[in-house]
Amino acid sequence: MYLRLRPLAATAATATTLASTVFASTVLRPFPYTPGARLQSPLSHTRRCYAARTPENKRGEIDISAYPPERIRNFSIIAHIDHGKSTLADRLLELTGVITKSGKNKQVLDKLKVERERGITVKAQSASMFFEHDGDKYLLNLIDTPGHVDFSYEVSRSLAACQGTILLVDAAQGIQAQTVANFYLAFGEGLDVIPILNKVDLPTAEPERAAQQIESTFEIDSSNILRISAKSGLGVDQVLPAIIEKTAPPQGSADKPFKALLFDTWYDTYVGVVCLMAIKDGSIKRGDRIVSSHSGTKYEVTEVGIMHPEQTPTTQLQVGQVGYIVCNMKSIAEAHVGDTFYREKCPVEALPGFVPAKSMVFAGVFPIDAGEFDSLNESIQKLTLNDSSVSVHKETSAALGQGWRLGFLGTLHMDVFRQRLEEEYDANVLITSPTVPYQIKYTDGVTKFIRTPADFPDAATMQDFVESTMEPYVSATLIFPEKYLGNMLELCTTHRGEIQNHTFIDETRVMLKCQLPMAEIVTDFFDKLKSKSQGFASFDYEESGYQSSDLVKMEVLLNSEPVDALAAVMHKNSVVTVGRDIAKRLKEVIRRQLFDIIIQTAANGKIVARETVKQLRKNVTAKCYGGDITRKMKLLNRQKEGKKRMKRIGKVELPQEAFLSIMTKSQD
Ligand SMILES: Nc1nc2c(ncn2[C@@H]2O[C@H](COP(=O)(O)OP(=O)(O)OP(=O)(O)O)[C@@H](O)[C@H]2O)c(=O)[nH]1
Repeated sequence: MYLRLRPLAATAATATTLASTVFASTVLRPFPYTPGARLQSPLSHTRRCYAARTPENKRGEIDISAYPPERIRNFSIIAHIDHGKSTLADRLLELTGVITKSGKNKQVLDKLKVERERGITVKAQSASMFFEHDGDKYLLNLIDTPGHVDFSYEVSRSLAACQGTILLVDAAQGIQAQTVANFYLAFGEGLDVIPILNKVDLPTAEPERAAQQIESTFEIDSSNILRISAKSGLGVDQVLPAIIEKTAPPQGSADKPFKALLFDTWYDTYVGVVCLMAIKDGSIKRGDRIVSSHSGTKYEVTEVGIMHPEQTPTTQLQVGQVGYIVCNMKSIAEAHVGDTFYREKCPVEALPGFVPAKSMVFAGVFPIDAGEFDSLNESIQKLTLNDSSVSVHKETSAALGQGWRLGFLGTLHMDVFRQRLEEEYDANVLITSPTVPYQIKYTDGVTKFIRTPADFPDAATMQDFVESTMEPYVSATLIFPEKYLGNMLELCTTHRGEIQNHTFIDETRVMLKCQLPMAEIVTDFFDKLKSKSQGFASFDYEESGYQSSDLVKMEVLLNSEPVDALAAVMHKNSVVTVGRDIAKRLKEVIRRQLFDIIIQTAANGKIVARETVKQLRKNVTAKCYGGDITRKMKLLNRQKEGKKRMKRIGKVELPQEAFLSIMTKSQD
């Protein structure tokens, strides 16, 4: 039965009792009737998806007040990259009528152009669905999260708005490194984890084996694991009932003052800043005034709604629900992810918020045309609002002028950010080679973080004032078939890794743990991992602090002038190979000009390697038919002078590849 009487505000006690009833027995009871309670307007129940298709008022706002916490499930899907999260999200949205089954809807929640082009999820997205189970209507909020390690910050933020999660595992590939990392992330957040095996339609699928791996690795009973094909839809109808039955409803009370966690924001060209919030207590509607705990700034709410899958206004948002709020937030710097919002004059205790994302990789970003500095500044600000894990500092380079030093979570994150800047904001930028944050301990006890190689002390300073240099390390997990064990051990050791242990997750698959310098991952570690395991190894890591290391600065000189933007920091043992490599690669990418370009790499005050890009010859005497030798000499001398002048004042044109080629090692 669809319609029932319900009080507008269920008491906390009622909510808790119902919640435990739902959880314990999955038999849902009708809401207790409170005399005087308002009757909810009937909703169409001809289809399972109904509410959003029937606007309740003239403004087109729908009424979702019929969904107290016990009728809500906030869940996410976590998995290793490409295990089918976005495809499953599509099927669930189709099943609940949020999108049509036209076949045109592919990875609906991958909204960004970069996501569609690369086939990866970069940004967590949410979508609300209405679903009927055992005669009761539910509001289900799905938060699709990225799978790649660089975006795990997005995952952990999204998990803070959920109570349950689907751990999706490709039945053909089995558990991979990010399955393990994401499971522990969800487990640490105290979420109810529902393992599901996907891609059972594949001829190579081995669901029994994958189930065994789940049981042995996570100690989860594998006897009831759902087996589905998100592609064909097989078994997908069992997923939402499982979510309702096996995950807890959100906590909170409708009677308490409004309290909400801001867990995502983005910039909308028409309405400005849009805040995605999880409502922890109370309710909010258009016209209410709210306050940011972080800044104390007051805002008037101009619209509230749910993502269905686009922004769909609702009459209100209440406890347990996840939705968006537009509140005249003009400045993009105002939205602070992790902030707690409360109703004006009803302050509440702020929620713990999030530990800020730590940048693992830094790179300089400069406008190709210096005149575009201001517009690029604005674009970077807007994009960082949408991706708060990017840290921004202004930077000035002698070679490249005014720009920024941006901090990213990894190199894929950096590349995606650049692509979004170019595609969504039409920016024309040059990005310098990525570097990790180093630490320098000086003899006077001061410790300094080095985000740009240009700031790394030179050889003389190192000798006189530096006590030690340190670099960031990560705890890495690799999972691969046993036959690649030799290759993987070699890969880790050649990248200065310290092997910790290796265990078998089943008869043929190995999980290897090791400590690796972060700087080694920034290079072509992933490419080598893929080629040395023929694509069968997966990799994940988390930072594990700093370790002392013998570091030196490698300078690049073009015609004897050091180019600060090409400098790099590296381990002293790599100096010769990397120095030669950089010089060689720069020679390949620098165009020939009307003068010789001498490329030198130097470390500790010594030249390590030298290459020459030969000049383009211009025959200035070609037009001198016959004529006397003095005229020819005059022209040749003038050309020589010109060349000298160009050597002195002319700028060597460096292409983008020159900057990105610095950290890519070509040996081994
Ligand atoms: N055969 C088969 N292919 C599937 C199934 N589910 C997903 N795929 C395919 O697997 C690939 C990856 O699917 P996605 O849904 O993009 O995977 P994802 O986990 O969202 O990927 P990221 O967001 O990048 O982590 C796509 O080519 C899908 O068509 C399935 O059940 N069977």
